[in-house]
Amino acid sequence: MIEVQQLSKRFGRHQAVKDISFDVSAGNIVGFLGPNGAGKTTTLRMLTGYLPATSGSARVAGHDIFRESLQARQKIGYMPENVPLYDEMRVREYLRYRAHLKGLRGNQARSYIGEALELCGLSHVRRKMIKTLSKGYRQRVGLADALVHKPELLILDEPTNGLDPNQIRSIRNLIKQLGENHTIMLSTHILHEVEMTCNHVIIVDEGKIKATGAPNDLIQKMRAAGKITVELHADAETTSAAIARLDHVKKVIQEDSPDEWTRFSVYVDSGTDSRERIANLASQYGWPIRTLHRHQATLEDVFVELTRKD
Ligand SMILES: Nc1ncnc2c1ncn2[C@@H]1O[C@H](COP(=O)(O)OP(=O)(O)OP(=O)(O)O)[C@@H](O)[C@H]1O
Repeated sequence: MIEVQQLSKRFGRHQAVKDISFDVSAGNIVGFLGPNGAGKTTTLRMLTGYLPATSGSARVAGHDIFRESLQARQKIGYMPENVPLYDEMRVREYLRYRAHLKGLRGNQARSYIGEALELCGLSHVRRKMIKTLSKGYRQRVGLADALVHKPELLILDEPTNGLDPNQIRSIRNLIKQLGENHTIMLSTHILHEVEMTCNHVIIVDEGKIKATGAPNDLIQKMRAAGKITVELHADAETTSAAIARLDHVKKVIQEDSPDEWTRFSVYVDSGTDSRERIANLASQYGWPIRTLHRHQATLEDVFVELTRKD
């Protein structure tokens, strides 16, 4: 659905997007995740034809976004970061105006607008002035605008930005529902958003792609996946040396303990689990053990690992 090759964007001397390439296949909900200033908006604006690229190419639904811009844009529904709504218009009136700009007319326009209102849960506010709507509902109007012409691909820039937790939940549910019939690419700097909504993630930082994959696969690959916390009632030096000799153990670090128990963080090879060996060792030497906990890495660990500056 989206094929991006060596896309770059330079603003004067600042290169906001550096030679990025990625593919998005139809039917996916893809999270474009990165810290502020990573180049997310710039990339999405290039993909939607609003911003020319400095170099590289991008195709959407088989159309070159720069050379066949009109055809490509018909396949795309774009919700920018700050949806520019007309406050003095009523919801349905605004969608009628937007549908008209997108070339829809007559009965087709009426039925598409009705469907968009229904899909986005806006039917009961269709006669309300946009200025009277809550931020969550304004966001729904933005979504209805993006999808009114029935595009195959929805590109949503920070769709839950500025919403309260209830509104966030309801927009996320709506996005998931839309994902049943659309390919969706959304940008966010909120990890939880990706974990909740997306089946694929592209992590960007400083204009470059740092990792791509299913959120769970990225987590599996993490170094932090192999951390075990152990609490024993025994001499720290002896136990630490014995644990360090076990297979797959990379490092044993003694941590502060609130009482007389000894606490370690045990770093093991990624994809291995040394809990059973540690338990056997403790029972062999008769060390009392009260904690043996394996930490699951989160997408946050992946993100921090990939984007930290030290
Ligand atoms: N029109 C512009 N002129 C000059 N520099 C720009 C322009 N647009 C963006 N930039 C710069 O390009 C970089 C990437 O910006 P971009 O808005 O794409 O980041 P982002 O990942 O969307 O961040 P955010 O989450 O803050 O929206 C930033 O350093 C920004 O200051």
